[in-house]
Amino acid sequence: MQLQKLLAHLHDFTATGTDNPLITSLEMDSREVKKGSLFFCVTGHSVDGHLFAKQAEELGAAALIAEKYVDVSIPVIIVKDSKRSMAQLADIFYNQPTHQLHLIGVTGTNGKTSISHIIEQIFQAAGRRIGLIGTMYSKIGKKKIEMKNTTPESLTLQKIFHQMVQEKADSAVMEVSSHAIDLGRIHGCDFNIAVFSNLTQDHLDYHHSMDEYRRVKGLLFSGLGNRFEIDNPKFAVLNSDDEATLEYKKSTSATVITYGINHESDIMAKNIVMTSTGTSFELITPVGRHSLTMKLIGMFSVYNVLAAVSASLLSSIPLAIICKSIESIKGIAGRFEVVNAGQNYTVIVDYAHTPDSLENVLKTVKQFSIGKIIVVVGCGGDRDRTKRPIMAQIAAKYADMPIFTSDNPRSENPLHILKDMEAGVNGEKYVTIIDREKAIKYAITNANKGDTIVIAGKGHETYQIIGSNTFEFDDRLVATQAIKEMK
Ligand SMILES: CC(=O)N[C@H]1[C@@H](OP(=O)(O)OP(=O)(O)OC[C@H]2O[C@@H](n3ccc(=O)[nH]c3=O)[C@H](O)[C@@H]2O)O[C@H](CO)[C@@H](O)[C@@H]1O[C@H](C)C(=O)N[C@@H](C)C(=O)N[C@H](CCC(=O)O)C(=O)O
Ligand SMILES: Nc1ncnc2c1ncn2[C@@H]1O[C@H](COP(=O)(O)OP(=O)(O)OP(=O)(O)O)[C@@H](O)[C@H]1O
Ligand SMILES: N[C@H](CCC[C@H](N)C(=O)O)C(=O)O
Ligand SMILES: [Mg+2]
Repeated sequence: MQLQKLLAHLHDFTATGTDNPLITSLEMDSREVKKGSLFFCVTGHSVDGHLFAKQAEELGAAALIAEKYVDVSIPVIIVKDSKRSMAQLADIFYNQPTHQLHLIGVTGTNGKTSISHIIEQIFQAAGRRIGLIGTMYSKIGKKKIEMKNTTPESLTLQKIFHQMVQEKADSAVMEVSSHAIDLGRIHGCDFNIAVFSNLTQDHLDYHHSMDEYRRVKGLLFSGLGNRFEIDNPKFAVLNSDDEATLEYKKSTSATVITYGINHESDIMAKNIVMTSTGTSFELITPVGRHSLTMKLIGMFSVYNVLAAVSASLLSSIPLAIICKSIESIKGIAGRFEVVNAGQNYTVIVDYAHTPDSLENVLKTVKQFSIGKIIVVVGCGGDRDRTKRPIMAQIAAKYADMPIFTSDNPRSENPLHILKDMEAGVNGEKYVTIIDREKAIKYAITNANKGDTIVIAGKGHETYQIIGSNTFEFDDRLVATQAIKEMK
């Protein structure tokens, strides 16, 4: 695409000339620049992308988008906000891919990955071609692409949507993090359905208050568009058992569909029976009822299923297919994932890394555990500090043996993180073992027949970030190895 054709879509800019080079790719990382790239100089959190303008030019960039003067001899387009322009131009460059996809966005503190995967499986069962973007990877057909962020920058996002369109996908489901909304990563996405899971404490390092966090998440719903287009209807799927729903309902002009267990909703679960191997309930929808038995465990899984059912019904998938598909789901990697190496106690690896998710998982375990409960848990570094004592308190409340350890300490001193956690314990006994592998081994060594060990926080992650180094680390493999060694 020629530069001037792209610029016709920008409203507020100054260009250093009228050159019209051919733009062959859009890049925001100078290390990715090739001949013909349009390079966006982005002011980052750790470094100013304008510093790489010269490098981009040397690598063959055809033009630059920048927020201030940069000393290069290729055309420079000065804009107020590079990231905003990047989202606008990515949408155009990739031929507005989200207009060609039935797009479902899932937001909320916990459950985004789970809900997205349930939706993906339902769509696949219905014969739809659906792409997925989220914490674990982005997926087009069977091809998985590793991701750095839960919701990537607009450039990556639009590129992936474009690939989905090329691969003949008709739909896409994506996790929408609050960071992504706040940082403009989803500008340009034409959502058909926005799903809300829940809002509880997390990310207060970034949003500073729950009010602000709630407001930002709400922008996904208020941003669904103000026009009532008959051929492009918009739906907000809201959890009526979560307080934030009242606010989101008011702020959206989309059609609201609610789901819930305790409050009257469009989609409901009644007569819920939970066991340690699965859950059954009566699913009530405007198009019929169905008795469902699934392998997913815990009340939180019922909520996730209700959210997925709502989005799927709105996407014209028949209820019978939805129910059959949910019943066939074996589980979601790293979410209440049972590690079985032939031991006579239960080991669960779960991605609970917030107070609410940890409490949900431990409450669920407490319902079924016949022996003692052992929890191995840590808190991530460079993340919300205020959740640390709360998570420790929850672990101490529900577990007979809480073991505090490191999660991903990142740039923080792991000992300081553990001190923050320990401050939340009110007299209960606990053990602190800084090395996660040793902590898991300690749990395994102390487990007896009928006990349950929950290893929380890292779920599907196959790494541990200590300082600026990323080491291979997988809770599931470490636990399996430890169990084998014990035998
Ligand atoms: C705070 C934050 O969101 N940071 C994101 C941001 O990084 P940054 O601002 O630090 O970027 P930077 O390193 O300062 O670089 C600035 C610019 O210079 C460029 N650069 C840099 C070096 C170079 O040699 N050449 C070059 O061109 C970079 O490509 C970039 O354009 O832009 C990066 C590129 O897109 C993101 O990967 C990165 O996410 C980091 C990894 C992160 O941890 N983000 C978290 C807070 C986050 O976004 N989390 C949410 C999930 C939350 C949830 O669980 O709900 C998410 O959606 O992932
Ligand atoms: N609906 C829910 N309500 C509360 N907790 C949940 C819910 N669904 C899942 N959880 C818990 O939260 C953990 C993370 O779930 P999931 O990965 O689906 O959330 P997420 O919103 O994608 O998280 P992230 O913000 O890291 O992307 C699970 O391992 C489980 O412990
Ligand atoms: N998306 C979440 C994941 C946290 C996972 C946990 N293992 C940690 O590193 O804190 C975050 O970036 O806050
Ligand atoms: Mg996720």
